[in-house]
Amino acid sequence: MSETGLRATELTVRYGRASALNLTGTELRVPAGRVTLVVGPNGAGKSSLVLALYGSVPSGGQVYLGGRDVSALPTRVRARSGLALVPQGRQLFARMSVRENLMVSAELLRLDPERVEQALDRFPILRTRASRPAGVLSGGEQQMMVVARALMTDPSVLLLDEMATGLAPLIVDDLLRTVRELARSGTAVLLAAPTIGVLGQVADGGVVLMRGRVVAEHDDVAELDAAYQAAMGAIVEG
Ligand SMILES: Nc1ncnc2c1ncn2[C@@H]1O[C@H](COP(=O)(O)OP(=O)(O)OP(=O)(O)O)[C@@H](O)[C@H]1O
Repeated sequence: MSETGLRATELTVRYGRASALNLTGTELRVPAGRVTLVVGPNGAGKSSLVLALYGSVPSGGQVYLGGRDVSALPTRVRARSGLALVPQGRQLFARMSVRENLMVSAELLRLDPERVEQALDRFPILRTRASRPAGVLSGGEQQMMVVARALMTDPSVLLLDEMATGLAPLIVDDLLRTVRELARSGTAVLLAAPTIGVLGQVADGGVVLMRGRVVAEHDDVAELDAAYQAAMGAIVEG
């Protein structure tokens, strides 16, 4: 059977002389049809990991998308091959309208303009905000916009960095529903977050990342949660 989802081996990220991620000897799997969590405290290397998978920071190691080695390919090509990222901090054009923000991505990725209209329909509230500058939207509405933007390519693998942090519970519910539906329809989803919390409702398992290394891996969220708490406790106890 051909390989689906995302797989990364020996992934490393350095900023100057400092190591932010060192997955030497580790294989990370983000299988199709599942929601995989990467949990770890601030500075553990979650964003560096996600950016390395997407190709937007220089990294060592290999990234396989649907079995194909994309390690040497730039972000734009990875995006066109089925990989999508919702970055921490959202990265939107605050003065452009919601529709224009979506159009910029559609043009960069040479997508059918119809994708913009479909993205606006993904979350009912987005269409009502289509002509407003993205910068005046609430944090939750902005997050919906960047999720809808990421989904314009119909990705086979979706990476979400701190998707729910600081958002109102109702918006988080909408986003979690979307994540669940995507996984049900076969998408491989990776959620990076500092706490499991409500993400436990949709996650199938994942890894604990501490100081740039995977220290635990579980196919069960309760076990993952226990392992994370134990790892954090070990830090506190020094
Ligand atoms: N652009 C950068 N230049 C230098 N160091 C960086 C850069 N980005 C991250 N780092 C450092 O790399 C390490 C990992 O950071 P990273 O942002 O990947 O962790 P994180 O788990 O996502 O944390 P957070 O939840 O705070 O975003 C940290 O020590 C951080 O200070």
